[in-house]
Amino acid sequence: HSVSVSNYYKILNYNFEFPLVDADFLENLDDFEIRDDDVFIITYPKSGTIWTQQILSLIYFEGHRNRTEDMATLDRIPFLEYNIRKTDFLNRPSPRLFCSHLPYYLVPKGLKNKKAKIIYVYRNPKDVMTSFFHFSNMVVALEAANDMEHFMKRFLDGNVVGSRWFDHVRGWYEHRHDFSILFMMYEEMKKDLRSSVLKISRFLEKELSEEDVEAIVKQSTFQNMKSDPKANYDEILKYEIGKRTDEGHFLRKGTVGDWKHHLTVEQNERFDKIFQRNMKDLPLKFIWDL
Ligand SMILES: Nc1ncnc2c1ncn2[C@@H]1O[C@H](COP(=O)(O)OS(=O)(=O)O)[C@@H](OP(=O)(O)O)[C@H]1O
Repeated sequence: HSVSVSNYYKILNYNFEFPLVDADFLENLDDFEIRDDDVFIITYPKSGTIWTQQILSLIYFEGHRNRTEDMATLDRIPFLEYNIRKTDFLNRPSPRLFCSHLPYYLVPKGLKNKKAKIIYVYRNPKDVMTSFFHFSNMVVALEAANDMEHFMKRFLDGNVVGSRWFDHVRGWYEHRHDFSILFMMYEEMKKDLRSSVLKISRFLEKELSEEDVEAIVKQSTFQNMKSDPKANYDEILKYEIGKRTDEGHFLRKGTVGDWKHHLTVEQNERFDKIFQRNMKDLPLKFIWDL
């Protein structure tokens, strides 16, 4: 009963989201000119991208912090490889903020000047998989997930947009010295949003007043983002990305440990074995539950 069409576009050994890619642009990504003050948020899908976009947007734009400028986060921080809004990257004022799901070996080589900054956000892969499972059933352009068993197989084999989670995280971690990069963990952000905002702003060398920090934290909680149409992508999802039904949101649950409600004991054990095999020598820490 599972239809085995892959709704992703494999190019450069990486699975891109099919309707959103511009093959010519991707072929020339290597040479995409990087400015010293560019900032990139890089993630594997479903790991906290939109959340970090909101935080960065609030850090950089006073008009966002004090709600005087009404602009969608995606316009302030577009995806590099999925230019949904056809932003003119070359004529954007500096500092340019981008986000991306690219693996380390596909990002523009100018990022290796170590002046432009990268914030890499990672999340425990059981929650990533759970979030991705729901997202796949909601978004028209993605292959529907059927049940978790099917999806888990595809996820672990890397037959999803973003390819293998293990390769993405490992690749970025092992090549961290080639870049100016800060690793942020979704679960730590969840545990202590304020400290996370401070850590990010220090890394970006952005001075913030106590009031600024307060405003940023307040406007980047799950609850606040969920009810803020500029922050939650609901309209972009509906009109530009496309949903299968009216149900569902980009901001679905925003919790740590939701995988417990979706994996059987046996699936969890199988997952753990594969996780161990792929990640045991990596010093990155993970939090599976809060
Ligand atoms: N503020 C805040 N706090 C906590 N969690 C948040 C927040 N904003 C987004 N999210 C959760 O992040 C998940 C979506 O991940 P991404 O934004 O990386 O998705 S995407 O790759 O850009 O499609 C998705 O996770 P799930 O709820 O588990 O599905 C979102 O709910």
